[in-house]
Amino acid sequence: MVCLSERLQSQALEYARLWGLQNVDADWLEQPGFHLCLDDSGLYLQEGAGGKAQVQVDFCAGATAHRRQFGGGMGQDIAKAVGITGAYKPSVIDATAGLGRDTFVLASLGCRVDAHERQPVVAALLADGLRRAEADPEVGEIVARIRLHFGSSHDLLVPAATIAEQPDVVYLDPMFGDDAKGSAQVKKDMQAFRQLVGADMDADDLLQRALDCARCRVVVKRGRKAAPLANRKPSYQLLGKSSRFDVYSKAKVEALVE
Ligand SMILES: C[S@@+](CC[C@H](N)C(=O)[O-])C[C@H]1O[C@@H](n2cnc3c(N)ncnc32)[C@H](O)[C@@H]1O
Repeated sequence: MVCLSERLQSQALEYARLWGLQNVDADWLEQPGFHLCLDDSGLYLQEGAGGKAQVQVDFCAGATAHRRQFGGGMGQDIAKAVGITGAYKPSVIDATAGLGRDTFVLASLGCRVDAHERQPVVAALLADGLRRAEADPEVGEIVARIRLHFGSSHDLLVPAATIAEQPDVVYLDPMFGDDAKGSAQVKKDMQAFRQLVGADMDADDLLQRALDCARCRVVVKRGRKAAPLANRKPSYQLLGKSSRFDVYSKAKVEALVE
């Protein structure tokens, strides 16, 4: 990580400690490839020296803010797949959080979300985006519903001791090398993200873990034409333009009766 502001040195040290990253001098930017940079705009991934910030988590502006305002609210397929209604906001574990876009959509629709991310650079970018959003008057309340956990869902997804502690829904959106989730139009930032993360080759194993943990259902986001995760037939599917949601139902999604 390259810290580009004298003022942010202690924050850079803290990030390095939290995410196991190495702080390097700005000369390092001359090297080809992607660099994680910290400046007054926050933490971002940039390609080469003087390149543009290509990957940054920003919940307050850009596409995320646009989707929050004009994305269709509870009419969105993700909301239907997870089972959100006006009266009921299921608790969710997003076991493959990535840059947190789906996590944020679910939180903006009222769900409490525990987000798991195992890739340290991705987790650092997400944590930094959440930290900046906390102070925002419009989205601070939304990100307060999100808790980020750094680690693998292969370890973090464990069946809860009591029903009350179970998440209602486990949500999975693993990365696939040959995934058709809009691959023709994958934008530059997503190409950088893909290079960083690679394919999640162990994703099939997550499905049974998720089913063991969720109280009501597991939702898997897939490329529209991709095979189901672990080749396991879902209870039903919601088809979108480039992606689809496979829903594995366990019980009717409804509030726990005390
Ligand atoms: C396709 S991205 C998720 C994108 C995310 N849904 C979004 O809206 O930004 C998949 C992410 O899941 C993470 N991941 C995959 N398997 C994981 C696991 N077992 N535990 C934690 N994170 C995992 C990857 O590191 C990657 O960042």
